[in-house]
Amino acid sequence: MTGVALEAHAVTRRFGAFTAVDTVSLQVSPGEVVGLLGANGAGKTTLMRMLLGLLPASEGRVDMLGGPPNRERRRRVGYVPQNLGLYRDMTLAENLDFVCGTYGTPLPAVPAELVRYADVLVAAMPLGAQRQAAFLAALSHGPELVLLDEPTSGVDALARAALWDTIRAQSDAGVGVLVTTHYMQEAQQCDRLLLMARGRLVGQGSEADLIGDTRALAVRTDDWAATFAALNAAQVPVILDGRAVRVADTDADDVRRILEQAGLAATVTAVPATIEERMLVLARGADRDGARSVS
Ligand SMILES: Nc1ncnc2c1ncn2[C@@H]1O[C@H](COP(=O)(O)OP(=O)(O)OP(=O)(O)O)[C@@H](O)[C@H]1O
Repeated sequence: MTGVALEAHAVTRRFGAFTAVDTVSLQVSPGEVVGLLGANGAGKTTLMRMLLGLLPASEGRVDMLGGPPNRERRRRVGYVPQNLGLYRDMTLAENLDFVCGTYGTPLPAVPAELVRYADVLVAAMPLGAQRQAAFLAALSHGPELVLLDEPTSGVDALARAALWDTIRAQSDAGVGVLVTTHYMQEAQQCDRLLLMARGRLVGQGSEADLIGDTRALAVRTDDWAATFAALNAAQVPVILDGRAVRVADTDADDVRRILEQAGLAATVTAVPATIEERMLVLARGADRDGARSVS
């Protein structure tokens, strides 16, 4: 298809006085993989459900495959929800039968890695295989648009790479893909990124666009736990990556002073910032701006 596959115009969703999604506009074009990044609770799932028409928007409008999202248009969409959307008390083969029966499409070829699970209850399959099965079911009817809600959550690196191969194959075939994740490393797999914090879209573009001139510091220390605690207590945007302590968007002298006052020895070095650090800076900005204030 040509044009825009999915478009949201200033969509907002309130639950009572709480604003879960706040005036978000976005577009997904055919053949494009758009990553929707955000911490837990940022509003990604709520937004995705509104985009699909599964949850009414409080305000704003969605165009999906050329019109408002309805049952007819949803038939042309592949959706993998966070809970995978498979019947856990049915086997893989039964799930595929059911989905293909519903869409009136032929059964898909089951990839070699999944064949052994054909007669296994979904609940008894390993999580990586469950996720792969959910992809197979969601893509079996040849959708024009695919929405994936944290599709690689909880799977190992190998299974994650295989799932991303499947996502890329879809976009190569001209399908527009919107994928949510809170794994910042997955940002590199996307053509374009949208960053959400506290219900708002706080940035968009390529990974390099988003990182922009954000600065970061690597803090080398023998006592990573105390170092992290001291910086966190000083309300510095600090990240613990394994045992590596990193700080975003802060002056090196300020970090040195905080650690000196806490009696901690450390070396502080400027390093290129990561998307996760940029995300942290933007999320703190959204906090300061009072996003999600009661309407
Ligand atoms: N039905 C509901 N009623 C009230 N609050 C809700 C409802 N659904 C979601 N929320 C709230 O809206 C906010 C956004 O939730 P949402 O699930 O969209 O976030 P998310 O970014 O998808 O997070 P996660 O990565 O944990 O799935 C959260 O604070 C959540 O508690």
